[in-house]
Amino acid sequence: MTSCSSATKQGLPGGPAGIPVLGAALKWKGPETNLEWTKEYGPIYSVRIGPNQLVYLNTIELVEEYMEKKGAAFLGRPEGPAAIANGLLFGQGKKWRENRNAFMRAMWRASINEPYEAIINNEVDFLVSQFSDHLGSPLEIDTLLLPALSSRLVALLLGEPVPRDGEEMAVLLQQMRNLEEVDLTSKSTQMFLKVKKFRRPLEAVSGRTIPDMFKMSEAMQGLLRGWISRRRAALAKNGGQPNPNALLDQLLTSEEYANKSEEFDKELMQSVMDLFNGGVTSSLSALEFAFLYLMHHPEVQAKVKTEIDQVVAGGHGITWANREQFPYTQATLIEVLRLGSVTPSSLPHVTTEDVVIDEQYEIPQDVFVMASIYSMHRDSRFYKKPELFQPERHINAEGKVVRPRSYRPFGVGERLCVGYNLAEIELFLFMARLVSTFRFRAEDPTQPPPFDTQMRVVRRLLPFACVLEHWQNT
Ligand code: HEM
Repeated sequence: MTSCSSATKQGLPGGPAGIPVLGAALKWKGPETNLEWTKEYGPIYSVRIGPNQLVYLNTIELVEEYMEKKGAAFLGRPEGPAAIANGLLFGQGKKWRENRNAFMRAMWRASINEPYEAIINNEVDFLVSQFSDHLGSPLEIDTLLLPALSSRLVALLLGEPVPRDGEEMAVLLQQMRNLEEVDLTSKSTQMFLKVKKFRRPLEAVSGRTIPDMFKMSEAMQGLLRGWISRRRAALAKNGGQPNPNALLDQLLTSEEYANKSEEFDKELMQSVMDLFNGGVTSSLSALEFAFLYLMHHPEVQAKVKTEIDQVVAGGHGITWANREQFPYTQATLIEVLRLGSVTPSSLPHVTTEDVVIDEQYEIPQDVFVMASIYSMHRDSRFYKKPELFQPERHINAEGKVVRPRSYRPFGVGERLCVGYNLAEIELFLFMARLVSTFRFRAEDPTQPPPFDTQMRVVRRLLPFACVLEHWQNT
């Protein structure tokens, strides 16, 4: 048991009351509700949502002390939806750790690799040409960003892109679009995941479509089997020498997966599926927030553009290595990830043993513990007027970028996002290049689209359109 106690212990912390079966589910309208509960109940509360008892840690102090410093007791996860093996997102124990070690090493190598930037730049070049076809008229940019973000992950895995108009991309995009519809917080989805045959009746009762995640997983497995055997054949042809630009080669030759049983192929497949599940809509959502904030704040957009132009006219030649020359652009992204909070409660961590928090609250094993990123990102002790979009708050007196202590867009502790490094690089390159090329504005500049959101796999803005213009025409 992880503990430290002298005060009287009192079981789970208090929190919002609920009703039988549903708990407080009907009161929860999104992460805004968690913020209200934080204001009402303080740094820690517990709440039952359906069958699950959730404990929310709402301050960076509690998160650091328990989920980070004493993190081992909080490393569990709930069962993964339609999982074929442990994988990365929902695995736990020894297999998860092996998967994670292999992926962290391979991803780290990829992130310091110039070819990854080349992959991103290739996607951005294509986006620029596509955006240019829509100048002056309203465009829902997510329709073009989703293929770009899917394609960059395939190129990272295989060391080269697959044809954008080929069958493989068509299958992948279909699955990524289906995934966009998945709402893991919905009760019907959770029931369907427990009992497959309930899907149709649940759809009839709820009046909502429930994406068939089992079918999606099968389609992804088909694709991945093909890619894994393609890279195995290439490896055999090269005398076992991995292509340094192909993440799959790095993984297939790693001690965790090389010469292992079929079980490990399943682990590899689930983990790669998790890269797509965890790494496409999250980055997409972050970029959508970025462009919507810039539409609301044309003065910020102009400042980013000016900063870039002063170093590299037209945005060509921006690299992650020279990011220090673009502090305002970096600060803008930090502010986007802070307020956007695309994963507002991170992913659930589950206690692997009984723990005591704050010397008084007893949390039994198998309880969901949530890091309340949304509340932490709006903590007025760390952010003056937290609701305001102010990139300059992340630049210190010396003009250097500072990441606030209460800032955890990529999660907490040892379960920190596997792709955070890649995500930071690509968000920076996508935003910098696109803003240096186009001005993003609302159709009616006096009334930009609202920040209305919905919870899907991550927090998403409702679809919105923007108008793109070349700067010289504005
Ligand atoms: C803006 C972009 C992204 C955000 C905000 C984000 C956020 C997160 C968060 C909050 C977690 C949970 C951490 C925790 O449990 O405390 C997570 C986990 C994960 N993310 Fe990301 N992520 C992003 C991009 C990516 C990308 C690009 C990839 C891969 C290509 C990725 C792959 C994963 C995986 C595999 C996990 C599971 C880690 C584990 O449980 O061990 N993510 N991410």
